[in-house]
Amino acid sequence: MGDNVRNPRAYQTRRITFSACHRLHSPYLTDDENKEIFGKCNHINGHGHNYVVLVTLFGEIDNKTGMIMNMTELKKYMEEAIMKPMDHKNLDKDVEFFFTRPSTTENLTIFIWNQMKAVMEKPELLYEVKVFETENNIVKYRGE
Ligand SMILES: Nc1nc2c(c(=O)[nH]1)N=C([C@H](O)[C@H](O)COP(=O)(O)OP(=O)(O)OP(=O)(O)O)CN2
Ligand SMILES: [Zn+2]
Repeated sequence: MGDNVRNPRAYQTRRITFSACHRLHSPYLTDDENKEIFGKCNHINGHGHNYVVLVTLFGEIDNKTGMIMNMTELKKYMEEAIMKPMDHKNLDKDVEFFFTRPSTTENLTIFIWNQMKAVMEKPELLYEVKVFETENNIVKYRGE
């Protein structure tokens, strides 16, 4: 293919899992409001999840390597951006981002998005972050 012809583009996804505990509690609500809104998830001693994270890139398939990004490279970025700050941690006490906002899955996707953008050499390739808090509770974020 010539230099001016765009290569086919595709979506590339890598999955990782990490374990963490948290408590749903908003500093912007009273204790009673927190209890009312978050129910059992507001329990003072918290609870844990085995989070599953899917990070998806969207970009051109390089015609020489046949890859958008080497999965090994993506794995390194995800370890740095996701595992290092959150695996086996208390999200509310160990991760500064959650000192000022509740550790909902929605906010988790935004944190992961920001972290990935900060470590990737080509951040423009990041397309979607999808987090499974449980098998049934799933949030995805595309930087909108
Ligand atoms: N919009 C959101 N709502 C809730 C979130 C969230 O992140 N975003 N998170 C929670 C809790 O963290 C909680 O741990 C969820 O637990 P649970 O409701 O028990 O989830 P399950 O899907 O495993 O349980 P079911 O048996 O399917 O009810 C709450 N809300
Ligand atoms: Zn929870």
